[in-house]
Amino acid sequence: MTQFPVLASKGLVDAVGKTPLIKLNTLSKELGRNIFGKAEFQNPGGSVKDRAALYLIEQAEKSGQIDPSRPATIVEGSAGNTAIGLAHIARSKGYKSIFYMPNTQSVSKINLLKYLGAEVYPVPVCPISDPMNFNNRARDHAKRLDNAIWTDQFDNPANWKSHYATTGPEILQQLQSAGLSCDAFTCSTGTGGTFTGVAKYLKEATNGQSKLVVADPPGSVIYSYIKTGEMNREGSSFTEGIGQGRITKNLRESIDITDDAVFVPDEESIVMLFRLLDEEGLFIGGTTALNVVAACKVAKTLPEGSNISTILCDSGHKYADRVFSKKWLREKKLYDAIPDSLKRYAILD
Ligand SMILES: Cc1ncc(COP(=O)(O)O)c(C=O)c1O
Ligand SMILES: N[C@@H](COC(=O)CCC(=O)O)C(=O)O
Repeated sequence: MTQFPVLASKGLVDAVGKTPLIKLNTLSKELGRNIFGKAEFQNPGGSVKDRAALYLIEQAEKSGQIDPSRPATIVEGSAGNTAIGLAHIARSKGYKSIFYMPNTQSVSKINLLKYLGAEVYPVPVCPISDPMNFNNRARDHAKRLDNAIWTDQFDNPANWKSHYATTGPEILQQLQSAGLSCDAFTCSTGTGGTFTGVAKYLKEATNGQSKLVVADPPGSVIYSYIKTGEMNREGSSFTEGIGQGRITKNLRESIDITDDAVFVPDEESIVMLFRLLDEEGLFIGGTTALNVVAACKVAKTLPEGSNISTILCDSGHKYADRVFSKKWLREKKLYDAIPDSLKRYAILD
């Protein structure tokens, strides 16, 4: 009989990670290459960012930046999921949490943070060079408090190290335990922590046999930077939590080992979002859909039978009001990209 361990020694933090690797059967059959997704939506906070959140907080404790024996506060700038991960872990450790977010993000992320007891400040979008940028405001807020830490997810190496220590090894072990090689890994980046940590681990553990490909949405400079060394960008994307206007310190760590980049237009991501629901029963968010499109593009560059892994970052719950709405899809000029057979999923007006 399968053994289900009791994860109670450290409480909620013990449940971060150790997620299944799911084979995406229909796509794998269609491509003649195996596409695998790491089911990060199964983390306690519901996303891949729980892993980084745990390391960011534990690094602050270990380095003495916060004193766990007194009331402490975690402060961060986030598109939402890092904040949600931090808020869960902060509560489990008895800490307060405060977050600054771009006000373009889905309302359900803001509400969830409030349910978790966090203080949330949605602020207008502006560049990182502006002191009013969400991340700069978080940094400045932490400075004004006693026993508080700005966890600095974009440039703090504890972020990529969480994925180097956990996500990367888990993917490789899961494939190897099924007798499979890890021929390629791809995912999109916000801070770059997930891509860098997994890529660095796979590069070392497979002696460079895994192809490492960064995926990018419209409105982000990463694709252009990898392809040309220039930071150009155009347009914007419906995906939330990815896309970048600069090379963060977390992404910088993997630039030299990155083999290639793929660009994924929103039209392809939205179709994949509904295909994964229809074909695999997976109810996932926009960045997961984008990652799977990228994995399919990488698969086509590899021999038949190759194994390509990516990240299923989070579920669709936080974005459902938007992506299942015909009005919203039309406003974003995405409705017509959806094949008629999948339009039935867009059930909201
Ligand atoms: C849904 C989603 N996908 C992808 C990412 C990108 O992860 P990373 O910051 O590790 O690059 C994030 C960031 O939180 C996210 O919220
Ligand atoms: N994924 C992280 C960071 O989010 C981003 O990098 C989004 C792009 C940006 O707004 O800078 C999170 O969810 O906090």
